Amino acid sequence: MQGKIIIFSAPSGAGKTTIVRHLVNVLPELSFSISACTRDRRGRSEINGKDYYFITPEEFREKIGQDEFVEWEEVYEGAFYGTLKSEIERIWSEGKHAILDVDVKGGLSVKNFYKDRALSVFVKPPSIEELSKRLVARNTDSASSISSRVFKAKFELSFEDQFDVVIVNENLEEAFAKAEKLVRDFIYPQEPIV
Ligand SMILES: Nc1ncnc2c1ncn2[C@@H]1O[C@H](COP(=O)(O)OP(=O)(O)OP(=O)(O)O)[C@@H](O)[C@H]1O
Ligand SMILES: Nc1nc2c(ncn2[C@@H]2O[C@H](COP(=O)(O)O)[C@@H](O)[C@H]2O)c(=O)[nH]1
Repeated sequence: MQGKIIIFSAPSGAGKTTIVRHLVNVLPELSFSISACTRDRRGRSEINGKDYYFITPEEFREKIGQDEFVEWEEVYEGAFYGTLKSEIERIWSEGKHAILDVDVKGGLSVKNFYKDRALSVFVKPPSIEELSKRLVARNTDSASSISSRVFKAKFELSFEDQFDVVIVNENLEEAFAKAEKLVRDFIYPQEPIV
């Protein structure tokens, strides 16, 4: 089996993590690609080696120097995130396809790196107002962090055309169904009937 990559990118709050978690639960062929990141762990709700590999900025710089990343970004001021080549290799060596939850620039870089072996999906919120409401309701970020995420979202929305597919996440059940179909069609392509 040739391992593939499924990339989910979106402005913060659009719902990509919710969709990716659902896909990992319903499709055992998929394995979540755990990114390296330099931000602090959110209390007990996050586990090192499950949600992220939490590393220091020095360790992150060392990995950049040793060319260990497919891509990396300073997603928010002072917070670095990166997709590790070793993580993708680990998933493929286990006979699974890698599913990624990365920011918009990172998603485009991963697609460019793996080309046809990758499917890039842009998750779009129904509106900026709804995105903002979701971030407030999620209750994980400060007011200033929410306003910088919403500000950045307006810019990120201009990249949707560069992705293979766009899913508008208005009704969550519909978004789950569309995402499931897209992923199944990508990992099990139909042979053309001759
Ligand atoms: N269709 C939806 N309708 C209403 N709420 C939703 C919908 N989809 C996701 N949510 C909620 O919106 C919030 C943001 O979703 P999620 O954390 O998945 O976003 P995200 O794009 O991964 O954000 P980040 O990049 O910050 O991790 C969560 O509280 C989630 O439960
Ligand atoms: N470019 C990358 N972006 C990544 C990666 N891993 C996660 N992310 C994105 O960062 C933000 C913030 O996440 P949070 O957990 O701090 O709320 C989110 O948009 C993720 O998609 C990565 O390896 N590269």
